[in-house]
Amino acid sequence: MANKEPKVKVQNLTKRFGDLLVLDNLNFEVEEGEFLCIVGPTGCGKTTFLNSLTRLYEPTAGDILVNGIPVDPKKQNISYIFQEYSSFPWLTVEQNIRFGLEIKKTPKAEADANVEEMLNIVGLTKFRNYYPSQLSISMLQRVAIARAFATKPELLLMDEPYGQLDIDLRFKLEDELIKLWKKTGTTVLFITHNIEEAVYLSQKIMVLTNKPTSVKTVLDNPLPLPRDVVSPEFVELRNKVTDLIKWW
Ligand SMILES: Nc1ncnc2c1ncn2[C@@H]1O[C@H](COP(=O)(O)OP(=O)(O)OP(=O)(O)O)[C@@H](O)[C@H]1O
Repeated sequence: MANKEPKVKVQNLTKRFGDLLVLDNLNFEVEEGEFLCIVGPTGCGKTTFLNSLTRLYEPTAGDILVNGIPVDPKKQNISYIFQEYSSFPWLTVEQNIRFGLEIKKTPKAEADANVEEMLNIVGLTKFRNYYPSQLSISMLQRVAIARAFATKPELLLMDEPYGQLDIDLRFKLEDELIKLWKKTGTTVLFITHNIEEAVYLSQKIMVLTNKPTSVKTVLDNPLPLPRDVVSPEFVELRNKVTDLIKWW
């Protein structure tokens, strides 16, 4: 019997901007349900990679396959959360979470159930009728994550979503993200500069080289959840990733 297709397969992906070679023949696979963190030096092309995945950029060469076919966010159920997470200010919390379900024309009963489930998981049921201007940053982030998971995406792309948050809040939101990931089984690609965050969240960590960027290595992260950031095993893995980035 043939092996199951990987969820995401990146084949010989190359991206140039004029003479500037940014992505240099990237090759890797992500299994269904995996949580992959992508780390690398500043400016190495992490965002260029995500923009290629969303088809904002056409690759200069190579392919990105999702479920074995060239990625197409118009046809495949892919959600995104970026640092500048945005809610629609004219919609309530509930309407924001429902938005993607309406775009996808999800049947009402299913949409209602998904919205309730998400409101509950992120603890915003009581705030369902509030508008974004009435919410704290933490609540806004929760709306963004609830909206991203509400459509039950097959792939969730996150680009430094917690980059500008205080450490306390970051840990709280990371715990919620893990809860949602475990519950839904969504495949997550999470880009971060923060090595501690990558070790805290991931099942695998992909380390990119400096530009022109290729895959330096992919490390397994077998530490049991929830993780303790001061345990010797955690610190050891964090130091290992730091060294890999330091000596690119
Ligand atoms: N549209 C574009 N046109 C020209 N050059 C671009 C374009 N987008 C990105 N680049 C260049 O590609 C390189 C990688 O940029 P990118 O933003 O992907 O890196 P990054 O790893 O996400 O950066 P950071 O670490 O700052 O988040 C940079 O040198 C950037 O100037």
